[in-house]
Amino acid sequence: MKSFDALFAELSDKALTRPEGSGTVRELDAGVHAIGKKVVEEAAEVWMAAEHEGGERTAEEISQLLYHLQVLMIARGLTLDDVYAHL
Ligand SMILES: N=c1c2ncn([C@@H]3O[C@H](COP(=O)(O)OP(=O)(O)OP(=O)(O)O)[C@@H](O)[C@H]3O)c2ncn1[C@@H]1O[C@H](COP(=O)(O)O)[C@@H](O)[C@H]1O
Repeated sequence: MKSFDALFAELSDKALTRPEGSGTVRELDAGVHAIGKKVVEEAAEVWMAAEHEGGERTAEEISQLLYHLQVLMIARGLTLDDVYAHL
């Protein structure tokens, strides 16, 4: 199990070190437009799971949405503090 902050640190490191086989690196290379489409797709899957599936499935979809949001933040050069400042 990992926290939101720990995942962000891991993904930020992957963006810098660009390890072979990283899906995050692949997604960053695809660019903001492609990442944005994943965010929208995952958000829809969260909605559908929440409305029609169980809690476990919904939690899984939410984790994927959080992941793609973090990739989008890194692609735009945003930090966690940039976002937390608005909470
Ligand atoms: N938490 C995640 C995570 N959540 C979602 N995803 C990606 O999002 C996809 C899920 O999207 P879909 O439901 O659309 O599944 P899919 O249709 O099979 O995916 P696509 O064909 O659209 O790529 C997965 O296949 C992963 O590519 C994630 N990819 C990575 N992580 C974590 O990110 C870290 C770094 O990962 P790498 O960069 O791959 O090393 C690791 O700790 C991983 O656990």
